[in-house]
Amino acid sequence: MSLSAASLQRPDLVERADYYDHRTLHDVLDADACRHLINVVDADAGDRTAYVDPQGKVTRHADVWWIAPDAADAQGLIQRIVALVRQVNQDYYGFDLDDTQEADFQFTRYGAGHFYGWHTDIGKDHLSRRKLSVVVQLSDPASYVGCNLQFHGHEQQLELATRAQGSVTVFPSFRSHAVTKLIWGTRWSLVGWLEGPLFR
Ligand SMILES: O=C(O)CCC(=O)C(=O)O
Ligand SMILES: [Fe+2]
Repeated sequence: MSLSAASLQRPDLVERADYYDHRTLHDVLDADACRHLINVVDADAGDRTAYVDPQGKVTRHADVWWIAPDAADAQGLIQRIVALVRQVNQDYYGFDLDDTQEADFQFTRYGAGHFYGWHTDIGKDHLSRRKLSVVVQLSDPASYVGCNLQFHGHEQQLELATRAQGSVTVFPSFRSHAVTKLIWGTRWSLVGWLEGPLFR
């Protein structure tokens, strides 16, 4: 943290070097837990998502599943992850979060050619309350090529998220990010959002 000239008059106007960073939580789940989560999903019943922009360009292509509220042990694992992310929020971001929010998590499966173009997770309507995004890497990184989660730095430089199985990446939902095209294999991720009152 540093004090700018403005913050001499307004002590709340501190500057933060790490405010915009993504954070990595290593080894949150072991390989068995990751496989267990993938098996919760009915592999044939996912929604094919293809987002197309007004120019007709595909901006996202993957299969997604919302996690069923009755998937009890999966919900237990997710509660553990949410508790860790709340701690990260206390330690780094300090965003106002909704303490009573039900976990809002989605499985994504990327096959050959699937990707997710540059986007932010915050948006209008029900996306406007998103504060923190959470990505759990469920697949062994040796089981797929490509499909890297990456971020735009402040000056467009690229930063890569970890590919390690069972690790969790946390970032502010206003950060621009993308998933590069999957070249070979299959990648599963579990993506969630912690919400709160609108930024002010
Ligand atoms: O699959 C990922 O790594 C990230 C997906 C994503 O950005 C999203 O669902 O908003
Ligand atoms: Fe995203």
